[in-house]
Amino acid sequence: MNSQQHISILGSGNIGLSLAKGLVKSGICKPQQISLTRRNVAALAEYATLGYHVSDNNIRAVRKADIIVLAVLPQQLNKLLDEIRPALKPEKQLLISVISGVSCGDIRQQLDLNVQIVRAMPNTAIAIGHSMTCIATDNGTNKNINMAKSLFDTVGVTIQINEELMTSATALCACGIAFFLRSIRAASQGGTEIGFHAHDALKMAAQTAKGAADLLLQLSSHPEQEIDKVTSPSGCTIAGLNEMEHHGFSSAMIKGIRLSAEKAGDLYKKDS
Ligand SMILES: NC(=O)C1=CN([C@@H]2O[C@H](COP(=O)(O)OP(=O)(O)OC[C@H]3O[C@@H](n4cnc5c(N)ncnc54)[C@H](O)[C@@H]3O)[C@@H](O)[C@H]2O)C=CC1
Ligand SMILES: O=C(O)[C@@H]1CCC=N1
Repeated sequence: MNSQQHISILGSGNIGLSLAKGLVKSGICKPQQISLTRRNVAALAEYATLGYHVSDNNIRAVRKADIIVLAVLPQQLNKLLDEIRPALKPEKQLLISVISGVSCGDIRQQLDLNVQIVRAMPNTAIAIGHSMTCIATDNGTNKNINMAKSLFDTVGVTIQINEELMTSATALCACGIAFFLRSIRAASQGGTEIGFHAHDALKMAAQTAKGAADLLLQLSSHPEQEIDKVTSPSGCTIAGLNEMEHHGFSSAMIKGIRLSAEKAGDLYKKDS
């Protein structure tokens, strides 16, 4: 982004606000270059004091934007698109949608405008700059894809995927945060049962999970390779692992991810 460009985030809730904070923290733009809209504008008061433009006026935010981020819930989207349609300048603006289950084609069809759209699927670790964000488009130019990528690179790791895989990315990465959190919570409950205070057990489980993830990311190794290093012959790790597998641990995760992906493809009701 250059210092003259403006980005408007329509629907500044969890994801929209985290993105705004990440962009400013990374130095890619100043708060004065960002407009935040929300129906309950009072909830954005703190952002106004930091220099962001805050309002409940989507039309005004769209008029001054080079980049528009759509960050409302799927069921809130059509109303928003109908509202902003007259203010859009398709040849000059890039639309980025973080909305689950809504394709670029769905958005263009509802708008009835040939606007450039890039989809981005971040997760809530965006709040601390550790999102896994998947980017896809069906008509965005390389310039616009790179622009979207550079925005989300400020709040984590970004990869470009085919648009058909966006619902799968939603399940694996966006919903995935909850799946891993639940695993850590379960481990901490096990830890409490075997003698640790709950707060210690949670910290120990979370740091252990972080170590496991970093082993894969930093060493580019495979989970089973790292598991083999832990499982001593006739030892306690393999006993615990096998017991978990007898109860369907891997299967439960795989089935949950499959169902989430199915549901993600079903979130948007075109007539809503
Ligand atoms: N929460 C998550 O982990 C992820 C969410 N997403 C997607 O991002 C989108 C936003 O999710 P969240 O931030 O979690 O939801 P949220 O509910 O926290 O934020 C949505 C915001 O949009 C506002 N809004 C609704 N209609 C509006 C309108 N017409 N004009 C202005 N503001 C309006 C709401 O007041 C709310 O503050 C959803 O479509 C979701 O599918 C994508 C990846 C991860
Ligand atoms: O649960 C949901 O529908 C949203 C989309 C991805 C994460 N949260």
